[in-house]
Amino acid sequence: MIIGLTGSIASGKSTVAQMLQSYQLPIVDADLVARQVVEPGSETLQQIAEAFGQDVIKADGTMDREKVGSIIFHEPAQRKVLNDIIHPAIRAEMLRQRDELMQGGAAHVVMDIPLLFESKLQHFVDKILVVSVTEEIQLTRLMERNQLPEDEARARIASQLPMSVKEQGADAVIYNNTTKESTAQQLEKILQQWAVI
Ligand SMILES: CC(C)(COP(=O)(O)OP(=O)(O)OC[C@H]1O[C@@H](n2cnc3c(N)ncnc32)[C@H](O)[C@@H]1O)[C@@H](O)C(=O)NCCC(=O)NCCS
Ligand SMILES: Nc1ncnc2c1ncn2[C@@H]1O[C@H](COP(=O)(O)OP(=O)(O)OP(=O)(O)O)[C@@H](O)[C@H]1O
Repeated sequence: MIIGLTGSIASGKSTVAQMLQSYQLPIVDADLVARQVVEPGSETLQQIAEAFGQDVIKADGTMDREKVGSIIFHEPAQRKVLNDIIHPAIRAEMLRQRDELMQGGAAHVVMDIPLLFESKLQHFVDKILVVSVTEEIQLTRLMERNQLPEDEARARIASQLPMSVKEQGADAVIYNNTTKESTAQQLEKILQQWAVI
C-alpha cells in the first residue's frame, strides 16, 4: 500500500512520519526531495536563479531558502513561477524513490507530501492520511519552530488549502492538537484498520 501523508504547514507531518519510521515503514519525503533537486550546480537551481535573480544563490552555491521563501509565500504569482519550475523535478524524483523502494520489496511505502491536495497528487497514493490541527495551535507551533513573526507565519498558512478541505479528502485524520502520545495512539489504530501492522 502507498500511504500519502499530508496536512497543512506545521500540522505535525514530520512528527507522524517519525512515528511511521518506528514501524519500519520507508518514507519518501517531499520536503527532502525539494532540497535534493536544488543542490548546487543543478539545472533546477539554475532555472530558479534565472526566474528570481542570481542573488537567490549564495556564495557557497546553495539556494538562499530564506530569500526564496520571502518572495514566494507573499505572492501567489511568484509562487506559481517557482512551483512550475521545481514541482516537475520533485514529482519525478519522488516517483523514482517510491518505485525503487517497491522494487526492493517494501510492502508499504509512505509518501510525505505537504502539497498533495494543492498539486492534485491523490493518484500517487492508495490511502490518504491527513494530520490536522486547529489554526490557533498551527500558528503558535509554526511561529515557535521557525522563529517567524505572526504575519510571516500567517502568509505561509494562507499559501495552502484550508485544513477543512484536506480533512474532507482524507481516508483517515489524525488530530494532533494535544500530546504526541495521543497522536501515536490514533496512528496505531489507523495502521491496524488498514492492516499495515
Ligand atoms: C520556499 C522554500 C525555499 C522555503 O524553504 P524553507 O526551508 O523555509 O521551508 P521548507 O522547505 O522546510 O518547507 C516548509 C513547508 O512550507 C510549505 N511550502 C513549501 N513550499 C510551498 C509552496 N510552494 N506552496 C505552499 N506551501 C509550501 C510546506 O508545508 C513545507 O512543508 C522551499 O519550501 C521550497 O523550495 N519550496 C518549493 C518546493 C515545494 O513546493 N515544497 C513543498 C513540498 S513539495
Ligand atoms: N503533539 C504535539 N505537541 C507539541 N508539539 C508538537 C506536536 N506535534 C508537533 N509538534 C511540534 O510542532 C512543530 C511542527 O511539527 P512538524 O514539524 O512535525 O510539522 P510538519 O507538518 O512536518 O511541518 P512542515 O509542513 O513545515 O514540514 C514542531 O516543532 C513539532 O515539534
